[in-house]
Amino acid sequence: MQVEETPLKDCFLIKPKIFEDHRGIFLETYHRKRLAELTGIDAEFVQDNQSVSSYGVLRGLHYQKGEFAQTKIVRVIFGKVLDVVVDLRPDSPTFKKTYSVILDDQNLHQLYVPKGFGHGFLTLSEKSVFAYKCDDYYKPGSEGGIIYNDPDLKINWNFPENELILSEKDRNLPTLKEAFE
Ligand SMILES: Cc1cn([C@H]2C[C@H](O)[C@@H](COP(=O)(O)OP(=O)(O)O[C@H]3O[C@@H](C)C(=O)[C@@H](O)[C@H]3O)O2)c(=O)[nH]c1=O
Repeated sequence: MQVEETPLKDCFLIKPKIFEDHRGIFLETYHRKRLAELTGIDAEFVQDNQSVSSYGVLRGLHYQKGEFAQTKIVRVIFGKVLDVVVDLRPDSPTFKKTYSVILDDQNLHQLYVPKGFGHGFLTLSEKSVFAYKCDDYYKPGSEGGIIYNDPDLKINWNFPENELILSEKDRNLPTLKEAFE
């Protein structure tokens, strides 16, 4: 496993070691001790989630508020997504900065998303199977979000606007300014 820093503080790109032979591939998708050694951060994950999306589905940008904030390790089991995070920690040197990365079933990269980040992804393949670990439980009512096309964040989704598929909830998320001022 290799861990690379991203431009955002405390957010890491994880590149698992892939073993390939005539049967296919093998990889360890999570190794608590090694990850803690390489990142200096040791989260205790308590919930695993999986979602399936079709082409053009954009989920996000989501976070849980305050004491229910979640560290996540996100990855793609099948297909390809553009994964996007934004640092929403006002005291962070990278506050309001975003980072985008392709996660797919070929590179098998994972993103370590710290507490206090907003997270979203857009499915670029016909279908994606997305999986993630969380270090706190889902808490309905504590969900927060920022609209995907926030005028200050200016995330380049690089995708035709009229082909995006969003939930009603995500279409009505506030802007960064509305959420934080
Ligand atoms: C996230 C979540 C949802 N649910 C339920 C609530 C709802 O009825 C249904 C679908 O929920 P949502 O529309 O919020 O699902 P979704 O839009 O996929 O939400 C996820 O988006 C990505 C980007 C994240 O980063 C995640 O943390 C999570 O917020 O599943 C749970 O029971 N447990 C959970 O942990």
